[in-house]
Amino acid sequence: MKALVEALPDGAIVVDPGGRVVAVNEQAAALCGLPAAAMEGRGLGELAGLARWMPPSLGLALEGEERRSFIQEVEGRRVVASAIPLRAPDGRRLGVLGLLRDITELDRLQRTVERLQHTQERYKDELQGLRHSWAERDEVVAVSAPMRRVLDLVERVARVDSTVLLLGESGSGKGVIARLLHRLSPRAQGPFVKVDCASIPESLMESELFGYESGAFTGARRAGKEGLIEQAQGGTLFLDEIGELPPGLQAKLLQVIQERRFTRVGGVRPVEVDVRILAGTHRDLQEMVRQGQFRPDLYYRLHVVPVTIPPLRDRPEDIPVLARHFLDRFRVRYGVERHLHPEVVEAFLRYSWPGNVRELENMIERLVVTAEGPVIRLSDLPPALWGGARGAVPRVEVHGIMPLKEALEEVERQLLTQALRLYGSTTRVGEALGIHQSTAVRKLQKLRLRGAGPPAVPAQERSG
Ligand SMILES: Nc1ncnc2c1ncn2[C@@H]1O[C@H](COP(=O)(O)OP(=O)(O)OP(=O)(O)O)[C@@H](O)[C@H]1O
Repeated sequence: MKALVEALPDGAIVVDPGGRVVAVNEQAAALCGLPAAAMEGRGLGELAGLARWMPPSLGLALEGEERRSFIQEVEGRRVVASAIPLRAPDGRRLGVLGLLRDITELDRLQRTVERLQHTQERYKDELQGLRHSWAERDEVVAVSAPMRRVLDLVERVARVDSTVLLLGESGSGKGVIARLLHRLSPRAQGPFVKVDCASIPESLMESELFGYESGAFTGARRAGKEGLIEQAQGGTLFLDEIGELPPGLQAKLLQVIQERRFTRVGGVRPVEVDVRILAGTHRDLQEMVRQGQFRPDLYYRLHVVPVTIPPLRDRPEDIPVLARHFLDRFRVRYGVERHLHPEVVEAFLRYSWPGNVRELENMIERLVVTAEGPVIRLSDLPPALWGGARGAVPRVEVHGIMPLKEALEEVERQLLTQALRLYGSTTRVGEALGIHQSTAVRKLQKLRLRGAGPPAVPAQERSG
């Protein structure tokens, strides 16, 4: 019996029918807190007073017929204590075999596995979401000759590490082309970091871009923080709206481009970086250089390979293809059936798309969501596009940088004048501009008084 219990991997205790311990191995003795020799020959009742713990299943199994099992905490360990009544072939009671299995590690592993399985599920979901959004973002739709030329150039410059300046109106696809450049480059496995210089407040821009050392300023993290440039290490950094970079940072960026190194805010140690720099802007950087708003040396460094993305109105062949591309995307996303009526595509072709591809994308999403039936018709379009359907494509624009108040007045003047010319009635002007008809009348009359030249308001429509 002794040899048998010693050979078992788990703790084991054998008790005779009278409740006396016959044999116990080291593992079981350790759990009970007594030497094996001190336990053998003693009764369960006596041991209950001497031992740190005794498995309760032993006594129960001794009295009953069935195997009993409990899970118990013993000195911080989780133990499964089972007791199996032993019988001779003639039915005589031989006692009880107690088996003690320490499942602390097993339990911990099981919990770890469960946690990992949960994390894995979450990552799987996230990955699927990312793949989905990447697939959505990645495809560059371009059939027009000017865009095919852009793609040819992109393919050629992607392979080398030169700085590329992406020029184009807002929403024309500079971000999409920047991402394509990264994907086609040898750095594709590295990170792609986009920084929108226009959306970061000037006071935060330096620390966001270049990071900071510990204690660089009040509120700085103790450990310091790496900036966006460092986050692009080994990959591509796309600085969108580069024209908004303040002069002090223009000098610092020049150093990054020339020497591939910089210092964090509050630091002295130079940080070496291996990044490819792409920059984007909708502004005339050369004009900014002339006006002293942009450093000429940085301009020339950025201007190594300029890539101009034409506005959507200059490449109408792309409009129907892009429209269908976005329609497919939003149909799937919203789980609805939608088609574009040919007259809608015609209206799209006549419209000037001042917000470029982004405006078309937003328009399609809005139409997919708001259209009442499966076919999107002309009547589903906003009034600005009905005008397009009649042939006249009004453009509203201001030239250059001017005081905001003047620019707003100019935009208002153009909107009112052109809308009146297009629709011929102040009711429709009001609808198109989202204002009350009486407001449209008042504003138009005010413009006429100022000699700003809108056509006369039809007499029958004049109101207070
Ligand atoms: N050729 C294209 N194919 C598919 N989608 C495009 C294309 N061009 C632009 N888009 C989509 O249009 C939207 C605007 O594009 P993007 O952000 O690249 O423009 P941008 O010129 O960088 O604008 P901004 O300067 O205002 O940031 C994005 O959602 C983009 O996915």
